[in-house]
Amino acid sequence: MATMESLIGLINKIQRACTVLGDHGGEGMSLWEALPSVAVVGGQSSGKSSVLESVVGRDFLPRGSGIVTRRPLVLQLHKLDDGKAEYAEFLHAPKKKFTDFAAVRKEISDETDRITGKTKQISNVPIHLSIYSPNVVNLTLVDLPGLTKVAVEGQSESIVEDIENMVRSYVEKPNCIVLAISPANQDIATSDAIKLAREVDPTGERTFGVLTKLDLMDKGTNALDVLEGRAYRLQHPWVGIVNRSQADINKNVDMIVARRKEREYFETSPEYGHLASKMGAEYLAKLLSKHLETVIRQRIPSIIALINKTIDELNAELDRIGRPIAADGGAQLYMILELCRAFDRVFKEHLDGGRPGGDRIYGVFDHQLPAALKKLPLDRHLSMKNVQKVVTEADGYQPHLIAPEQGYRRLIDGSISYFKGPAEASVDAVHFILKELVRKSISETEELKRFPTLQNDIATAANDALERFREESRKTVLRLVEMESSYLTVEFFRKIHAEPEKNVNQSSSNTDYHLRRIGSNVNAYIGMVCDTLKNSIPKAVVYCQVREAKRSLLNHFYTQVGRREKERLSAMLDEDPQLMEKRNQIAKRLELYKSARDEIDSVAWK
Ligand SMILES: Nc1nc2c(ncn2[C@@H]2O[C@H](COP(=O)(O)OP(=O)(O)OP(=O)(O)O)[C@@H](O)[C@H]2O)c(=O)[nH]1
Repeated sequence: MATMESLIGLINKIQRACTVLGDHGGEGMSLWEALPSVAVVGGQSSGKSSVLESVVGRDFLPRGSGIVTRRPLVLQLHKLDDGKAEYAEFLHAPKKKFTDFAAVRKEISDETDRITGKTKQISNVPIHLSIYSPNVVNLTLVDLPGLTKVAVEGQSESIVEDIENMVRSYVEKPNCIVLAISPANQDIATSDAIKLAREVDPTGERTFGVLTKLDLMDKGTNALDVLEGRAYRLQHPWVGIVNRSQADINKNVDMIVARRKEREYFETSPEYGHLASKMGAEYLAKLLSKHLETVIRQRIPSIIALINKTIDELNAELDRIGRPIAADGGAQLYMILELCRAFDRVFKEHLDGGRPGGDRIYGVFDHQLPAALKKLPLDRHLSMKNVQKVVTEADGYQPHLIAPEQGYRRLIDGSISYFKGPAEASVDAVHFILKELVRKSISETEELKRFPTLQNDIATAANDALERFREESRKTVLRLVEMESSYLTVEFFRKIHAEPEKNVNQSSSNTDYHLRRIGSNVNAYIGMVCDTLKNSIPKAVVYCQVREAKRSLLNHFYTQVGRREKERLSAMLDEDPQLMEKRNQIAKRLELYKSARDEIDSVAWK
């Protein structure tokens, strides 16, 4: 079983962690809200500070007329073993131990001014104070500015509402235990504390009614109606308190003495004697601790759940922005290669389908190439006039006798050379598609997002490789074209020779007929070559560029990287400084939450 001290001590730790993380219990479900705390609420001069000091057993709160508490004071009480010296510590000055409580009071007031200035303004940023003492029980208390009914000189009209809203923002949280302070010398029906408590906690299950100034009631009257729960019913018993009077304070009456006097007051009181064991500041402190223990016990599962949820969220966030980079050269090399492979996977998905873009390569073969082939100026090249010119020039001084062998060859060579253009254009078109897919793949590779330098390196390496593939592909397709002119398909001409002539207008003159026939034969042969190239150019392009891109886009890069010095590897994994800062922040939070969880676990299972 966990002891009450360790439980509340643990909660104190977590609450302090929350403030370190900038979690003041603002918007949304924060860890702060999951933890119980005690807020002291009451009208101005109701005796709020006095009750708080009584519970703590020390004088340390700033005093003065008008609005003194202008920022929430989160007060954590830590019980020390008897005989140990007590001291106080502020979260904003963690290394400074205060043993003089007058200095604590001054620090609270200076720290208030630090945020609000020496005005009468209020701020909802809490001051965090821890008090370590043998004379306290473990407890976290929040002292809030006193509720007021009118703005005084130097305050804005909205101050009444501002204070009420701030106080409400604390007490409306379901985990806040409300210490509602009302003075006994005022009608309970007019109590600001009870009014607000009733509003935020209608069933009264988390409100503790505290009645101060019992000693100041008119002679002949008593507060039994309130203390015995008849005037205003709460689920917890009312606690009556007798604090030090202003005269006591002026005479510097010691706290311990004040407690003793309070005890004597109840023990000897004719009206309250029967309630003596359930009255006074000390009893109030014990009552609160006991209640907190119950509440915390109930809360442990949901606190652990909330911490786990936050840890999951922080882990997911870290995964999203990427884990820290290892300092070791081997690990860095491994990481670079992993990142390259991630890019390579995306790139292949683009080519093989799954991601768009690869289909555009087929578009080049299916559409662009045939269209370009169709547009070749073969008609002009094989016009009667040009056929005559080429054939005559090829014949030289001796006209051909049977068939113009040289003329045919030159006409065919000339025609075939036109195919170089579309062949090279296909190579270039596929090259640009591949380049675009590299660019796209880099930007789509989630893992690479945080490494702008490596993105650049991969882009350069991939584009260099694509450039080499293009050159290889260009050579290959030109070779295909040249192969067509280097050896002609002889069967084609033998067949033509055997076939009866058709398609040629035989009515024209003999010479015209002869030239047209040459033209149409060459045209038919080129048509056959065209069909062959239409099929073989795509094969060459895919073989040299697409297949290579899939197989070895980054191979060259891998060899280069493998030889690199550690310094250069680190440089390749350069990140955006803002991102690195963000990661550090998340990692820090994660550590805090994890240690909070470990501590809760260790206490919960003790
Ligand atoms: N006789 C007597 N005086 C009390 C008691 N409680 C408070 N006082 C006096 O009432 C005055 C106001 O008490 P505080 O404790 O400062 O009240 P507060 O609610 O903190 O007031 P603000 O800080 O101004 O909001 C002081 O002079 C106290 O000495 C009490 O139980 N009996």
